Amino acid sequence: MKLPLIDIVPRMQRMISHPENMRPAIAASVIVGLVEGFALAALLPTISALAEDDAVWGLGLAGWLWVLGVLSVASFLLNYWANKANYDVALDFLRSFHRLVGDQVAKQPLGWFARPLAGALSRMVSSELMSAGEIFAHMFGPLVSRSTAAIVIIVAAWFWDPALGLVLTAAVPVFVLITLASTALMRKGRSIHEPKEAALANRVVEYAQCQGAIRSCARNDDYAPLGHALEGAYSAKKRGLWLETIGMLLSGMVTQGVIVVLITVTGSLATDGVLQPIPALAFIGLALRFTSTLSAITESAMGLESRRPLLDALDDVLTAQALPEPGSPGTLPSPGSVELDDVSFSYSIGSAPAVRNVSMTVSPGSMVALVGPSGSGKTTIARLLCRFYDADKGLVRVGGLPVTEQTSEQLMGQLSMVFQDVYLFDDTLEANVAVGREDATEADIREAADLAGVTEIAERLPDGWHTRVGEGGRGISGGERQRVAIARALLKNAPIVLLDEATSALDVENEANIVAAIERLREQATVVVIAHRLTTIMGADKIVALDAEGRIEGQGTHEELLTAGGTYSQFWRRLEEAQGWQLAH
Ligand SMILES: Nc1ncnc2c1ncn2[C@@H]1O[C@H](COP(=O)(O)OP(=O)(O)OP(=O)(O)O)[C@@H](O)[C@H]1O
Repeated sequence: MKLPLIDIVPRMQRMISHPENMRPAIAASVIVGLVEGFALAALLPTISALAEDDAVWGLGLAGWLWVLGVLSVASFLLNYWANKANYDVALDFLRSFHRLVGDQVAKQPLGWFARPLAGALSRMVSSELMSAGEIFAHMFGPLVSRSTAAIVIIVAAWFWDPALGLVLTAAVPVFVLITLASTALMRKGRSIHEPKEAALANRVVEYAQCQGAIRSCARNDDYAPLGHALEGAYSAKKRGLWLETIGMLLSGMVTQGVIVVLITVTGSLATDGVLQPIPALAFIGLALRFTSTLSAITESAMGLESRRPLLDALDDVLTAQALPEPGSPGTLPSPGSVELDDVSFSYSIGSAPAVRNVSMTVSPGSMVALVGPSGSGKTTIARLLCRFYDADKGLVRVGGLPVTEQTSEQLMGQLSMVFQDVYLFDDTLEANVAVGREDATEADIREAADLAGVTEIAERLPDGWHTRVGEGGRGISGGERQRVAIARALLKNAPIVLLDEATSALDVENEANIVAAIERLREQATVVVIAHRLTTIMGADKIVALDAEGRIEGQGTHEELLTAGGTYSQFWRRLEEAQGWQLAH
């Protein structure tokens, strides 16, 4: 069973840029608790001094009233200080969390972003951030000060009368147990309804995103997956809420029970003559405040518990392990070359390998075409070269040096990537090309854009080069986005280009531009192309043919592979049929 306070502090410290600021905030909360505890405990001697009209511990009634007054003023001032210290920590959290997440994002391998963890990032840094901020601002400090006040009251009660001290002490384990039981019930309730709610949210998004497909199948009135998800979430919420309500009722009932027991015990001590009636009354007042303090502690603990999943999710992001890399760049023995040496990789433990025992070499300045059926691992090979993921077995070398022995900067400096899912920034067309190289002149940008066919796009758009392309590049077509990516690659002039020819995005105009761009890229770089077009495949210096299992079936020139027969010749025939070519042999 997790205790709310025990593991929460190190997590909170990880989420702020000045963890040392938590120390004064905790100290201030402890001091507030001490003063409030003393103020409550001082009621006992004050009421005794009033009842007996005599000095208690050397102070008369007036003296104790002064003590109470000073403690009240001190409590007010200290509360202000503690609140300010806790707010400072909360503001630090709000200010620095984005930066800490940004640092993590920059360090993560690109494959990390496909994980569900990363999908939750946008919610974390927006709507859920304020909710997490409340832990720092309103929940943690009061929990510390109330716990301290409770300890002071118990110690004071022991000091005043061991019998009373024992009575108050006995109430503590009851509250601890009830807090643990209530938080466990709450966690159980949450574990029932939260996964169903997350599934429902995904279904709603899917329903919105797939409207085209759903309408084309005339299924918009009855989309069963959404209906099932709604029903599942409703019944799970009902069951979960029951458990959470039982937890809350239990805590309320126990508070009332403890109050009754404390009053009964104090009353019988008074009637047995162990306690004088007036101190007994004062003690009942103190006991009432004590129980309300304990129940406030329970509430704070449950409040923290209700935010635990959020805290866990934030912590998961901040503690995500980056792929290890050396501190400084290594020496590249063979710039421009690419090599996979007996590489196997699967996306998750237990899943079928996406590539198996792949060995291939691409010499500097040459062009290699990766071909194979859908799912044969072509994209995976490109991802391994960029170190989106590390291979499970074997070595991936870029520039002659294993990618694991290079800094991210060194590796990325050697590669240009033109993948199918091209992302453009919500900026102008020109800026999106210019991002390829920081120090590019306007002439360089125009030259790359001309070659990749981006100039034609600019001529068509209302604001020309200054037209904004929208978030992700939504304002232009898929083929046009790919042309922009090619222009970036041309501009970057990296020694190695990884290019995924997107058949779906190609029309005649795009195709002509891509052919021209590939020709230019070949002049300036080593090209590894995931090839779908006949001309690219035939024009490659070497073809690496993969089978459906992710193994290399054969490599060589087009003629060599055709002569060898096997699935490459079948693949080639299908491609010819699909693209309407007839080749004379
Ligand atoms: N992010 C991923 N997580 C889990 N499995 C994946 C992921 N990406 C690809 N796979 C799986 O790995 C295998 C190889 O996929 P890959 O995308 O490399 O093939 P491909 O040859 O590029 O296919 P296509 O020509 O259709 O793009 C497939 O079985 C695929 O389902």
